[in-house]
Amino acid sequence: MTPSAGARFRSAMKQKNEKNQPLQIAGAINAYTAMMATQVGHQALYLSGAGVANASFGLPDLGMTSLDNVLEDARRITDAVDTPLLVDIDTGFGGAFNIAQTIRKMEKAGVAAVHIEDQVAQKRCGHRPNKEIVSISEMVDRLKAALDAKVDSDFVVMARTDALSVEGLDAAVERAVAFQEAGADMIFAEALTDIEMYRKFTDVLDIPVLANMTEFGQTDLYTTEQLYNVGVGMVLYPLSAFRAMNKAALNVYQHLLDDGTQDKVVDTMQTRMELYDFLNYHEFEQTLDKLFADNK
Ligand SMILES: C[C@](O)(C(=O)O)[C@H](CC(=O)O)C(=O)O
Ligand SMILES: [Mg+2]
Repeated sequence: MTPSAGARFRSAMKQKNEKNQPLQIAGAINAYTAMMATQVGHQALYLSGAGVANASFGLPDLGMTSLDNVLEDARRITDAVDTPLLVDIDTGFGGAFNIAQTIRKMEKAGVAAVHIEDQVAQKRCGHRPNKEIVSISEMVDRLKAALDAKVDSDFVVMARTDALSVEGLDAAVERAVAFQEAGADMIFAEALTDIEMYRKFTDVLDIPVLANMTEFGQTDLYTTEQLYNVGVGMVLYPLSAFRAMNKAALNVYQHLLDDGTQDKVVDTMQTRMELYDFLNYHEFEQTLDKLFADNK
């Protein structure tokens, strides 16, 4: 039997951590980028909540997307690759029963792991000001609902705390400990402003800690080595490729208008052959040729 998505995620992490490296989790906003990330060797992928909102709906990351919106994008990725996928479920998409449903549907969609956060339902990006958080007990209730809904015990429920900017470091660490006690499989310590802060979490926790290396936010961009040295088990790059794709696309759009030709930007493009290689296009074509050879 092939191991479950959750089991594959856990085993990727174990293998990396045994080599004294945190597991890198690369953001992929769609099926094709998930294929590219996988084929260059990434062992874990991420579907960003901000990515779904921004890329699929043209919306800001303010809790406006639904479970079904995120599920659809997640399913497209898990259909295209076997690489274990961590999905951002924001605050879980509702109360206890909704959270349970979120977990069941994510599991059925072949997702390996989710992270659920302690912001109020009217959430914001973790790196923006004026966040509000729910009480520890309300977040523990969210976690209990999520954990209880797991079918595969290897499915990962990661608890994210956004508490640092609201209540300070000690309170954020206290929350992480409470979430571990409630049974969370892993902790996402969001928007830390100093690398030593990770150590405060990893020193007191037994479960793995994730560091979010999102660009242009509250956290400096530390290397995997720096993060491993403060005990971090996973490093997330939620929107790195997306941001680069956007800048490249904008440059093309601008040049089309300015120059009346794409001449100056063709060499910034992935070629047809490169695209087809990642898609395994030629094998599909050969299948087609074989299938319909008799008709010729
Ligand atoms: C990780 C995150 O939750 C996401 O949705 O990708 C965002 C990333 C970002 O906005 O840079 C967050 O950190 O809140
Ligand atoms: Mg998010």
